[in-house]
This record gives sequence, structure tokens and C-alpha cells, in this order.
Amino acid sequence: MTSTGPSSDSENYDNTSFPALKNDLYLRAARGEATERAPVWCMRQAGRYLPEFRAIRVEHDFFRVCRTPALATEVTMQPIRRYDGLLDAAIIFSDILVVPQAMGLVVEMVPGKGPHLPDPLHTPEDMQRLQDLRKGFSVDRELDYVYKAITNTRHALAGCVPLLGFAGAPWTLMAYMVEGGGSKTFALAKTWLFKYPAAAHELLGRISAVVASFLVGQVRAGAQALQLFESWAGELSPRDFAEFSLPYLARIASHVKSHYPDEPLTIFAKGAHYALEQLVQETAFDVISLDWTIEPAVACKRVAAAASAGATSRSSITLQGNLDPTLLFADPETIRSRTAEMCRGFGNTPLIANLGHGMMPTHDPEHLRVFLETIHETTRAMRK
Ligand SMILES: Cc1c2[nH]c(c1CCC(=O)O)Cc1[nH]c(c(CCC(=O)O)c1C)Cc1[nH]c(c(CCC(=O)O)c1C)Cc1[nH]c(c(C)c1CCC(=O)O)C2
Repeated sequence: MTSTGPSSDSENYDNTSFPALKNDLYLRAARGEATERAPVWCMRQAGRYLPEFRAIRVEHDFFRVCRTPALATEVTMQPIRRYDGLLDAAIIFSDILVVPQAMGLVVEMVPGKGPHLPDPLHTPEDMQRLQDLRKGFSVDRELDYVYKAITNTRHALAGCVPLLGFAGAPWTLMAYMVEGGGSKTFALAKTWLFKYPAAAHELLGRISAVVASFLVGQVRAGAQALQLFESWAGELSPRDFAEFSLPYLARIASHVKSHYPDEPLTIFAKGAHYALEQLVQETAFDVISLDWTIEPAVACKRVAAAASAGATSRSSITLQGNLDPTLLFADPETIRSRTAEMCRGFGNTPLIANLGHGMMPTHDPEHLRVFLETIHETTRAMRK
């Protein structure tokens, strides 16, 4: 039998040549270019609300799926296939917690409860347990399985939409590494910030170096744009965001841009719309992803003012978001009207339509379809 190149069921790790991209709406919008309609994708678009995802999870442990390129590719492709032509980007199936794992911590995914780290960092001395880049720790070796999943998925997508890579941002990862899982108050992680600030900065710096190198590796493997998730930004006061999050976000973005100046970068700092101006003026992100706690029109105004007033005046900023995901529990009529209202709120600002946070396990896949169709129709009509 002769091999005729990549097919959906054969794995292909050649990152030197990929199929030509047929839908570049996402990439153009991320660069601030005018598009005939807004591109759309959703955080957690591959996940438990899809029966085809749950079927895979019955057979395979969560991190097994992440570590097996053929399975990660299959799960990444599921929403692309189901919503044929409605989604404008795929996001590689993985998790932000693969970084703490690579750094040496055990992370389990407990069904119904979420991530659990049985032996988190209790005191600054525990940092000695972490893998150290200065002592031979290789990000590329430890996370090569993610790169393989990305390369393989790029081939499987056959250019139908771009593939996004991602990572967790330092403060969010530190919070999991210290809390040992999710938290209501973040008392343990914040104790580090306020009781051991020097150690906290050391930890944030070490995580940043790993994340920066991991993101560069994802681009090398074939990721066409990247998103950084600072999911717990809203737990910090503006003052503490400026000290413990923003500098690391800025450092990571400039590191990636120093390797790949044209790679579109998105920051999702959930709950931190107080920091919109700083994100525009003090970091190199191209796209700012918003949660639903800010009105689109207000965000557009503030971002435009910050972009033209900044020391490093930039030509444009693209916004991403921001429908409250729980609106997908409403009836289709309400989803349609509130989604259209959201689109109108963004006006002429370059937009990548999305939810303000991820899909939830109890969402109805058909309600997501209503959201996607409404984005297509409304933004196309707005731009005529
Ligand atoms: C904080 C965070 C995590 N992971 C992630 C974040 C940042 C985004 C956010 O703020 O939600 C990011 C993430 N996690 C997952 C993806 C895959 C790509 C996609 O968006 O489709 C992405 C981008 C898969 C996943 N990651 C997880 C699931 C569900 C777990 C399962 O299948 O059993 C999926 C599909 C598990 C996970 N992983 C994490 C949590 C808190 C949970 C449990 C939450 C839950 O149960 O819904 C950590």
C-alpha cells in the first residue's frame, strides 16, 4: 500500500508544510483588518455539552485525551464538524494545567469536581520540588505531546479554519499550584502574594518563562494564533493585578512577538476590565477578550481612546467576546435578540465574536448553533 499523504485517521507530525488556509476571517480580524462579517468561535467549544465528546470521555481519562494526539485531534474536530461552516477557528484540545504537570506537580481531573492537585505548593520551600529551566528542564521535551497534537490537528483541519494554541497565564496557574484546585476565596494563593511577595514573584517569573517557551513551541508546531487565559484576574484588586499579573502577561507577549512578530495574540483576563487601558498600552496583545461584565460600547470607546493616547500608539486593537454564556439557556428567540444586541454594541470595532467565558456541560448544542448563526447574519448585515 502506498501512502498518499495525510488523512483524518493517519497521524502526521510534519510541521514544515500545512494545507493552505481557506477561511482567514479570524486572522484578518485579529490583525484589525475589515472583514465581511465577524469571525466567531467559543471558549470550550470542545467539551461535555457535546454527546460525541462525552462518548470519548467514557473510554478515556481527561489527560489521556490531552496526551494522545489522535484523540486530541478528534475532540478538537468535533465542534468544527458538527457546526459545519459556522465556526471560524478551532482551539487545540488540551488544558492550562498541563504546565503545572510539566513543572512536576501531580494534577488529576476529578469528574464532577474539576482539577485536583493532591500535593500543592504549601510554602516557598516547596518551589524546590518544581522542575527548573536553569537545571536542565526542557519545556519542549515535557510538552512535546501538545506540539504533536497541534501539528496533527493542523493537517486534519485541511485548512478549513485556523488552529489556536493557548496557555494559562502565570497568576491563574500559580493559584491552582498553591490552592490545589479551584477556590472561592483564593486565600492560600493570595497569602503568598501578601506574605511572601518575593517568593510569589519568583514563582510567577518561573511559570512565565515556561509559558513563554511553551507558546513559542506551539507556534513552531503549527498554532496560527494564541490565547493566554488569566481566568482568575478578577480575584485581584487593580493594584495587585498591576503588580502580580500584568508584568508577566506583558513579558510573555513580548517574548512570543520577539520570535513570531506576526502571530496574533489574545489575552483573556477574566474580570479585569478595569485594566483595559493597561492591556492596550503596556502589552503587545492584538486581541483583548472580554467577559460579559462590561458593555461592548463602553469597551470599544475605552480601548480606542487608550490606543490613540498610548506612548506606543498602535493602529488597532481587536475585541473578542462577550455574551454571558448562561444566555444560551434561554429560548432561541432571546438568544437571537441578545446576540444581535451584542453585535450592534461592538459597532465598527474589529470583533471576534465569542462568549464571555466557556461553554458549560449543561448547554444545549442547538442553542450554540443559534448563537453562531445570529453572529453570521447580524454582523454580515451590519457591514453591508
Ligand atoms: C481555568 C481553566 C482550566 N482549563 C482552561 C481554563 C481557562 C479557561 C477558563 O477560564 O475556563 C482552559 C481549557 N480547558 C479545556 C480547553 C480546551 C479547548 C476548548 O476551549 O475547547 C481549554 C482552552 C478543556 C477542558 N478542561 C476541562 C474540561 C472538562 C473536564 C472533563 O472532560 O472531564 C474540558 C473539556 C477541565 C477543567 N480544566 C480547568 C477547570 C477549572 C476544569 C473543570 C471545569 C469543568 O469541569 O468544567 C482549568
